[in-house]
Amino acid sequence: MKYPVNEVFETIQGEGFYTGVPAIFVRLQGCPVGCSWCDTKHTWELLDVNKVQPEMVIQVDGTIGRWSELTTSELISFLKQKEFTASHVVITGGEPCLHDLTAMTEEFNDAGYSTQIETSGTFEVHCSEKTWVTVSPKLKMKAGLAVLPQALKRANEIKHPVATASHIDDLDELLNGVDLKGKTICLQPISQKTRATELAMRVCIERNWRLSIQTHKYLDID
Ligand SMILES: C[S@@+](CC[C@H](N)C(=O)[O-])C[C@H]1O[C@@H](n2cnc3c(N)ncnc32)[C@H](O)[C@@H]1O
Ligand SMILES: Nc1nc2[nH]cc(C(=O)O)c2c(=O)[nH]1
Ligand code: SF4
Ligand SMILES: [Mg+2]
Repeated sequence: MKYPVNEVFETIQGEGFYTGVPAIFVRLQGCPVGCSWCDTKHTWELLDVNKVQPEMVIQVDGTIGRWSELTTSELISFLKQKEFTASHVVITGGEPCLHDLTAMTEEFNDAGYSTQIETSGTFEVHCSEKTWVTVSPKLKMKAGLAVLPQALKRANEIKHPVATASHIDDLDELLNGVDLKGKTICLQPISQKTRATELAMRVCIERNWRLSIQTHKYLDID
């Protein structure tokens, strides 16, 4: 199976439960959700004019919505060719769960990599059992709301973006009735805003949740 890949790069996981862990990011192109504050808007559209050769996406893109079709075995050979040493692969986007990621994650696992998916929970999550699933719930899409319970059930981690108190209310409503046993809940301030960070810190302390700051942005790394 081929996946539309926007960029592949090695860095430090900057967010959530695995913050600080060396990781290879596979960013898939395409997302229909449309969050106004999204920091990867260049991944939204899958345009034919932006299709490039595979070699061009094995590095950081960062601005343009270019993409190439790659199979997982092609990806794995690129990682080896580049001599990447991280053994944790994070599949993000765009919205990676537009695709069935079972074959991809199993192939990475079989090759010795641990896997993690970053998803908005608006499309069903299909991946290997071993995969760590981070759901950052998005309530924007009507169709997505029907899917969110499945995604939250599969989630190992719920990483909620927050800017205002209303986002905490949204999360409370969303988590009502969800079995949270074994799941980590993180609040992630939107766009390093001081008020958002203060709010997230306060609520994390009150609730015994975790703070997820986008550490790569403070470090100015990818
Ligand atoms: C770019 S998204 C890609 C994966 C998937 N579409 C999702 O939303 O989870 C990766 C993570 O970045 C978060 N994110 C995006 N823009 C952000 C921003 N401006 N500030 C804080 N977090 C942001 C998302 O909520 C998500 O947790
Ligand atoms: N360093 C780093 N950590 C990240 N964690 C989640 C990211 C994402 O864009 O999904 C991301 C990213 O883009 N860079
Ligand atoms: S779902 Fe993720 S990639 Fe899509 S717009 Fe929202 S934050 Fe961006
Ligand atoms: Mg990012």
